[in-house]
Amino acid sequence: MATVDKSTAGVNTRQYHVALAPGEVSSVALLPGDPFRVPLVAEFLTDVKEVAHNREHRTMTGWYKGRHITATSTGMGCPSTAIAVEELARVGVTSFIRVGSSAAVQPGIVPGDLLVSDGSFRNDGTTDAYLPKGFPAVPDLELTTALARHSERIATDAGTTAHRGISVSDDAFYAETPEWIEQLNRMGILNVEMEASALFIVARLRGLRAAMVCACSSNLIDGASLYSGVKPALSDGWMRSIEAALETAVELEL
Ligand SMILES: O=P(O)(O)O[C@H]1O[C@H](CO)[C@@H](O)[C@H]1O
Ligand SMILES: O=c1cc[nH]c(=O)[nH]1
Repeated sequence: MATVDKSTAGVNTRQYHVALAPGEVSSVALLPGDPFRVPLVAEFLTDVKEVAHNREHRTMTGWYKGRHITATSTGMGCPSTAIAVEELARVGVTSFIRVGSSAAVQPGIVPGDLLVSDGSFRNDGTTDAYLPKGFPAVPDLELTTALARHSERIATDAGTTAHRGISVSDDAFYAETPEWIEQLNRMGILNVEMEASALFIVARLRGLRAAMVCACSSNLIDGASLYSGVKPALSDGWMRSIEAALETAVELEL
């Protein structure tokens, strides 16, 4: 049998899902979930190019304060995020900063606040295919420290707040029951989103660096819902999260 070894197949060629080849990306990538948020990253950049758009993975590149920057959308959830990180690494990306949206599960956090992850509770299925559940999904600590500092400064300057703590990656947006939300709150989890576990686990396993800052879209404890007119606050939060990620890339020369 001529079994394909996916750990080496396609390395250094144009990638099957993200449709990128070596030489088309920088060493650092910002990762929003939504392809329509990639142009928000591009608003901060000069000499912008749309390099690829295949399925949910849209990629633009450009320059920010002398650093070459890539932005690629992951799509929603851990499966497509793991694919994006694996393929981006195969064409030369070594550092990843997710700029996401996320719901808070602690009181007092409002839409537009920034949420920096110190680690992800792996409530997803994808990362189980990589490592046993007991293995922690942790971001790169130097990257996270810088990202938290820039988030704090940028949020404060805008009259908002940056928070830091453990996030959870769920697989099933509409299966999050009130009981589950209460449990997360009692565990001291800061926020819920759907991609960080895959990002942190794949990055650790492949010797890459990763971190995450999200804009708060809603508060599932306080009842501030993303379905009831918080969109401008969320958009402002996305821009602040992107700026914090870009400043981190400049400071650490990623
Ligand atoms: O806005 P993004 O970055 O996609 O993040 C969040 O939004 C989606 C759910 O609405 C999930 O992908 C979740 O993680
Ligand atoms: O409830 C929510 C809100 C944003 N993102 C999530 O993953 N869940």
